[in-house]
Amino acid sequence: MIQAGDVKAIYLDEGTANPLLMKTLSLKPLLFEIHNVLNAEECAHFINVAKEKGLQKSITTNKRPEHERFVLADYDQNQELSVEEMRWTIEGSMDIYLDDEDILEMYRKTNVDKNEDGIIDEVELKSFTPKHMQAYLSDFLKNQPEKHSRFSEQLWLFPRNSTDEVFQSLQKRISKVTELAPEIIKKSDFQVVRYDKKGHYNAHYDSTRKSNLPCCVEEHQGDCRICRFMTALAYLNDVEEGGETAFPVADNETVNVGVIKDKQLLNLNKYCDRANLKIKPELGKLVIWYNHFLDPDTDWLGEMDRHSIHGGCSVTSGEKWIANFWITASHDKEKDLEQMFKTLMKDEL
Ligand SMILES: O=C(O)CCC(=O)C(=O)O
Ligand SMILES: [Fe+2]
Repeated sequence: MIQAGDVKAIYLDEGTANPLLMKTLSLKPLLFEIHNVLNAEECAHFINVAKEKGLQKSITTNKRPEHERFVLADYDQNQELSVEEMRWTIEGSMDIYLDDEDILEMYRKTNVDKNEDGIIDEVELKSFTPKHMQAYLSDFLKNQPEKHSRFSEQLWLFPRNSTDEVFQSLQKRISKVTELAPEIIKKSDFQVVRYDKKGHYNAHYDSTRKSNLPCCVEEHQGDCRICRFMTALAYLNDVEEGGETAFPVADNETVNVGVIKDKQLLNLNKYCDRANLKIKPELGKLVIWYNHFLDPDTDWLGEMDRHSIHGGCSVTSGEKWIANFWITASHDKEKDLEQMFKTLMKDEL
């Protein structure tokens, strides 16, 4: 039976004296860390290629149409908004994570809470306009961009169309440590991400739950679902302080959405210390985890593991560079295998 703390030796090449050591960090989700998968030169190569090509501000997607985006979270339906409900309203509608102090300051500056009791009551709600608040928050974000759920820059790299030896060699290593065929690994791209001071990424899922959407892809595309069976994340530098990868509910018995909300566990800009598991970024280290279970019937992509929720804590000093590598699969094993077979034939020609 596998346990947290277990260590397995992986020999990349036959006859090498120094194996990689793969340590199990949690079972829910199933998660491993391996030091020294990349050396300093290889990490610098990734960073230099990314710098040369140029990174762009990371964005998070909100699929709701503009006019439906602002929804008051009056969960107890008492026709007024508590500070907590206002926090949920702003998180859900605008992807901005405020603490209670920020909200009270917003009330003072916009004068929406006229009687200053911290509650937006029925009368105050009548004169409340989302547009007004949105304008205030856009301005607020200019000075505090870290209040967004994600604050970083990124760039996609496409090893499929490249002869870059470092990329190819990392693909080989990922294939070796995951014990997945190179044809599966080769389908994926790399995403390089840079976080500056205060940079972070609030807790999220890398994949999505089973739905009726007709297709499964690695990155947002039309009406497809994102299906990332596994995540492999490589740290490309040592971070002076902060920037851990956090799994707020790792190895909890169950995943309770109410608790996540109440304890503000998604907000890794502020409450990283509340996470059950934090992984220190260290140059060359790779962490890999399963975002999905295996389907017991097909032995292929199964339901998503809700324990896999994770994110990047705030960098408090220095900068942080990572490379994400998502291993994708769909629920249709036959189709996936057929496609992989085609890739294999093309490569051999
Ligand atoms: O920066 C990290 O440690 C986590 C990044 C992450 O979860 C992502 O890019 O999807
Ligand atoms: Fe992620």
